[in-house]
Amino acid sequence: AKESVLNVCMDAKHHKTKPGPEGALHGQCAPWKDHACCTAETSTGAHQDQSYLYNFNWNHCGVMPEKCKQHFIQDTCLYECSPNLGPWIDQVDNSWRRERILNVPLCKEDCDLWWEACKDAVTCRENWHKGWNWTTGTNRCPRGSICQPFKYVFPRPADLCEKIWSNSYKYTTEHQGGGRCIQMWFDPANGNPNVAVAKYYAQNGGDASPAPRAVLLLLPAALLSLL
Ligand SMILES: Nc1nc(=O)c2nc(CNc3ccc(C(=O)N[C@@H](CCC(=O)O)C(=O)O)cc3)cnc2[nH]1
Repeated sequence: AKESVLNVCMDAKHHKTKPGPEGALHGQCAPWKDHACCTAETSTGAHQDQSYLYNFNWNHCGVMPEKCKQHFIQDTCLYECSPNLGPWIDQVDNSWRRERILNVPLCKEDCDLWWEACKDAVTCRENWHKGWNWTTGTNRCPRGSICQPFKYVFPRPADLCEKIWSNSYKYTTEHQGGGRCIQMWFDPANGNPNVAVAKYYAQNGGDASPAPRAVLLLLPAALLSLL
């Protein structure tokens, strides 16, 4: 198993260099307090509108409904605090981070509930990482874009979860508790379920589908056997 991808923090804007206990983490980030990549300060920022984290404005097309915002807060907590995303860390040369997460297999429930809570919220962009007007110091809709309900911008839950953060997540049909998908939401009373998920993918490859491995390893062997 690739032990090196277990218990790590990505090299990004606010992450600690390695995971460790935090006496307390704020609100929805509390489940990660025993072993976290975020500081208490970052966890507080995760709950604020236009926080110092990214100066990101959730309310760029009018006020985001509270029930929807809760899912964005939970996404921020997972992104900033989780020490179990190592199998999906990828090098990048963004101005603001050296590493990102790519294709994290998100549990079906986490994505479906996020979409359901946000389907009537409004936005002007499909990819929230890029293309904003930052001239005022916070993101505003670029000229020529239009504000539309999420359900038109992201017709299916997979569109939301995959596209909004440039494929940080991969939509899956795997269920919470099955050990094959990462949970944004979990009850820490039963431990962090993502520990076992990271272990599984560290062994079996960060890609959820076996197809690329089969092509790389089995197909050349099959062709050689023909000679
Ligand atoms: N799951 C998840 N994955 C993420 O990658 C993630 N990233 C953020 C960070 N969000 C953002 C959003 C916009 C910009 C930004 O400055 N965008 C500029 C381009 C900057 C650049 O690439 O140089 C823009 O054009 O709008 C930075 C960070 C928050 N939650 C996340 N959640």
